[in-house]
Amino acid sequence: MIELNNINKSYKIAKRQAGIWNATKALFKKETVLVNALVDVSFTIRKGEIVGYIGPNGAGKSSTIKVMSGILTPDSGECLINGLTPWKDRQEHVRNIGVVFGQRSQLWWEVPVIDSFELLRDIYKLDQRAYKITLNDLSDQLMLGDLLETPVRQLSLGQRMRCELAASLLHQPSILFLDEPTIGLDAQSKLAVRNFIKQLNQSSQTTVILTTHDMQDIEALTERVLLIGNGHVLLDGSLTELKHQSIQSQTIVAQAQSGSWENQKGITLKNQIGHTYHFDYDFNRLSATEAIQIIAQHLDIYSATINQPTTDELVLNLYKEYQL
Ligand SMILES: Nc1ncnc2c1ncn2[C@@H]1O[C@H](COP(=O)(O)OP(=O)(O)OP(=O)(O)O)[C@@H](O)[C@H]1O
Repeated sequence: MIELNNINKSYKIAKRQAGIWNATKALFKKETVLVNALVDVSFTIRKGEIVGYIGPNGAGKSSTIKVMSGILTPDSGECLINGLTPWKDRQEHVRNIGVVFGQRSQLWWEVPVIDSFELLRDIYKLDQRAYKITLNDLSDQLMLGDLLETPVRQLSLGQRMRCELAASLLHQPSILFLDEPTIGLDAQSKLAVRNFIKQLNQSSQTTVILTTHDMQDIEALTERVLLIGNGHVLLDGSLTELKHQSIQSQTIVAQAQSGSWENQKGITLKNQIGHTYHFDYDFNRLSATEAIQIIAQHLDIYSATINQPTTDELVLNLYKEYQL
């Protein structure tokens, strides 16, 4: 169980202006500005959930992950993860969590992957037999094979990410924090990472908190999404709930031979070019089938398609709505 209550974190950063005179002035008098990275961030995540943590650049996602993993101490607020406060009970807490930062490696660059794994085994003081079993399982699932003997710097990004996932799970944590785990990966590697995360969650009930800008990750993996912007948690719900929040209508494109149309309750004709009609319908009032049935009562339609907004479009709408 993860519980955050009114977590606040601000960073003081030096304000620098261009020019030699300003640089000289800054030597004597430093001007600083306060960036409020997290403002009263509160949420609860139950065991076994996969939660997508989304928001635009600079929203506060990584800062939240750092607080939850114990790397960052907040200015105020409470965070309890499996009964422990991450930044106070660090040693005990790190046994319960695995962390993967897509943009940073936890593996030693110059040595074979297996050497980093053995170092982690020592750090976590893992029993040799249990370690071997977990390593074999992870190696099978992530198809590590020869990669284990390869120096990290020789791995492709996709190969390295599979090794990073294995490294974060050697001590069998009950919670996994993933910060942009698919960044820069090709389609096949993204799919492999997503499938692995899904299977892990299903087989071990591992709680997963996933930050990403890739909405396909969100669609593939998460039932619940938290939206953060300017340090505030703005929304907490399923993708469907986000959809209802971000758009009120959907488009139906119909081809019709003949007929006449007057706007009906919940359906508006946006435009007509020849035999092609674009309708907006209010999906809070009508289902797509009902809307098409009503259109068919007035027009002699021979085809109809529903234009579904992509998750990217939904999220962009939300960012616009919250002026992020
Ligand atoms: N070490 C730091 N020092 C100063 N400011 C920081 C530091 N880390 C983060 N910030 C600022 O805090 C805010 C939140 O940053 P954070 O990295 O948590 O956002 P994010 O949502 O993870 O962004 P991105 O999607 O770009 O990774 C930003 O304004 C950022 O500039």
